[in-house]
Amino acid sequence: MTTITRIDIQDIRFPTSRSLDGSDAMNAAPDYSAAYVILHTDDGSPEGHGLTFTIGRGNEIVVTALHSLAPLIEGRTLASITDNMGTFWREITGDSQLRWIGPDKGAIHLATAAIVNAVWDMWAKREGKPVWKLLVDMTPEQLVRCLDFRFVTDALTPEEAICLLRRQAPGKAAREAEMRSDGYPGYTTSAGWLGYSDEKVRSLAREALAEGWTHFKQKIGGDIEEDARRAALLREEIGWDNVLMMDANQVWEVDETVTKMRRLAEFDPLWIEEPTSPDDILGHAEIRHRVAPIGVATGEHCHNKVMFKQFFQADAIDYCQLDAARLGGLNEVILVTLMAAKFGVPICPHGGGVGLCEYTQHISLFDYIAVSGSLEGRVLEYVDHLHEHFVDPVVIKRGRYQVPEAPGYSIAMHAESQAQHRFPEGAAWQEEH
Ligand SMILES: C[C@H](O)[C@@H](O)[C@@H](O)[C@H](O)C(=O)O
Ligand SMILES: [Mg+2]
Repeated sequence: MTTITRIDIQDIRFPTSRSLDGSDAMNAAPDYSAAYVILHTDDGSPEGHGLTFTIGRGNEIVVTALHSLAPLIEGRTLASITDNMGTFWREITGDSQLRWIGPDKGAIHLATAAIVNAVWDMWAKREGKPVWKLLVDMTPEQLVRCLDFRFVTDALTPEEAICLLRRQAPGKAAREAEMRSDGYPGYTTSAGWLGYSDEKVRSLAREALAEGWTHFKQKIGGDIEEDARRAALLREEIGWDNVLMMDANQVWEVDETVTKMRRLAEFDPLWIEEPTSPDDILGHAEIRHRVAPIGVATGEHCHNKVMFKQFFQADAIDYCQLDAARLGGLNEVILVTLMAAKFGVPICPHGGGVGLCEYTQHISLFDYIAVSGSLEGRVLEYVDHLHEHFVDPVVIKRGRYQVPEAPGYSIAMHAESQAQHRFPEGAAWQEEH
């Protein structure tokens, strides 16, 4: 029987602020970072890898939280977890002294995600399947057993979840084959970071167009006329048949959003993402009502299933951008995916970070094959950074994610990359010190 003997916890950071990759109106100079864990076993069976994403300073706080969570996982057998994943999730989020500094939010929840995802990685490797396949091969009853419905049964009960999953069962094999041949549709954010010069935006947009991308996201939220000028520039490059999205990264007030999006409406954006505080559910509902037909998207800072429940109940969003490591790992992600399907909101998971695209491809495939059965309104974010550090990086062809086939959650980083980027001692950081 496999026992998890030890958790290895690392502070890994990439100096992306040097080139302003990932920059936006709220986050001027992020260093893409990972609080990274490896679960070791006693019997030579595969390790489990997991990470949670931060943007630099602050990673050390999540690392400390991981050390506090370690006793909840060390010494447990894999079977004691996988036999009842729902109970495991309740336990790892339920230690009362640690729960006090959440609950289910902030550094402790980010840390939870790294561990929970590492367990899924280990489980999938043990089964010899990529995580998406492990999920789609489960019966509805097995899947529901992985979930903790506490605080959301007014929106979705386990019985309803089973019905939703059963409804999609007949088309599963066909959709799986379709994904293997066509891939999953994506969009690129990489041309539109706020800190990039006009020339860089133009040349990256041209490159992306040549690679087959049809959906492009632009960072906005600075001076509004600057935003408009950049939107015009992007439209010049991508034309009007391709799709443009806009992301303000939380910088506006509710009324201000309405005024500003009226100014930017001439560029025909599909959505305005994170216009205001990520916690302002009713504010998003108000914005949605007033900026239609421009859609409202949010989720990368939505930290738990209860908040997503309320976004759905309040008809506050058109696109659910759940985050694989902001929510408390895959169990909570699955639950939000099911709620989104029930409320008819497409999921477009958040990818702007290190390793997030590696995770989210599994989630969107699972959603399409087993949960929603639909690609309508669904497009998966892609950022073209740091994939070379992963053992099984995402593969994109003509703007579509190719189905990952390697066992696990695709999140293991090369040992060499880990060593080089360990903060502060790794080689990548030496010139800074
Ligand atoms: C700081 C980060 O790069 C964000 O700008 C990024 O996650 C972004 O909001 C996105 O939607 O990808
Ligand atoms: Mg965003």
